[in-house]
Amino acid sequence: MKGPRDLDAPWALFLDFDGTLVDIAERPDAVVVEAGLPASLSALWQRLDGALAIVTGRTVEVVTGFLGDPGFDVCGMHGLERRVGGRLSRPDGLADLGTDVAALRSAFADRPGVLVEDKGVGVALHWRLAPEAEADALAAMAALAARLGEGYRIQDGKAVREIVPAASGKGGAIRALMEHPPYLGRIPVFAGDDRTDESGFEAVNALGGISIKLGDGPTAAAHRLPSAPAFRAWLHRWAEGVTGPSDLPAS
Ligand SMILES: O=P(O)(O)OC[C@H]1O[C@H](O[C@H]2O[C@H](CO)[C@@H](O)[C@H](O)[C@H]2O)[C@H](O)[C@@H](O)[C@@H]1O
Repeated sequence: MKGPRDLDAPWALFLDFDGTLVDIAERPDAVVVEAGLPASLSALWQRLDGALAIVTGRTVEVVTGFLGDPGFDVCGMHGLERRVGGRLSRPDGLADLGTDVAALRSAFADRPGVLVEDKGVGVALHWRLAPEAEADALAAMAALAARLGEGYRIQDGKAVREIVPAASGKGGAIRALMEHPPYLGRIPVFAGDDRTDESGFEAVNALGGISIKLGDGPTAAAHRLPSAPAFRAWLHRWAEGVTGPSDLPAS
């Protein structure tokens, strides 16, 4: 009988993007997709009979642009928008935050290291290139979240604070995908590096799956690998059929 520890168990694979499939870069537009990654993802997509999805804080459009528009599923905006089976869906009635994006750009115009990432119905404020601006960035985003009200939530990450619709969440996206083929009946595996991935780890743990934290820090994940490159090396070996989730070290 097959179980979670079998190499050939019927896995479903969920993957974070930043800090997992690509290394963290100084700017969101500067990440590099390493040679061989799209081919390995395609091989795994086929090996898993289509049960592979990227679950990311980026928009679906941005991630598919980086990866060369792969056929596999992508959940963007921390699970808010979902391209499943080639069809994109997102909740109706969400306001575009363009006015707030413009106000943030104006407020930080004299601090060029602070980057405002326009995500349409959400916004991210980055201070990786201006660490001295962290307190002001946190305060500006807290004020904006308070003004926008209960339809939104704050998502903190690595040198970034985001405001996203409250309906977002990686755990919810993974649970929703797991209710339908080709994911239904499979054992979920989710790898990520960041605070936004914790709800995904919790969802996968509750579903009897395998959660993988990359790097340091407290986590709900049951397994850990030291870095994004270490994870991708393992992913390439899984694509070649020489390892799998049964070989992962405990957290
Ligand atoms: O869920 P993820 O795929 O991990 O996306 C989370 C956020 O990642 C991006 O920001 C982070 O990566 C940037 C590029 O390496 C880095 O410059 C930044 O400091 C990090 O916070 C992305 O820009 C956000 O939109 C994602 O939500």
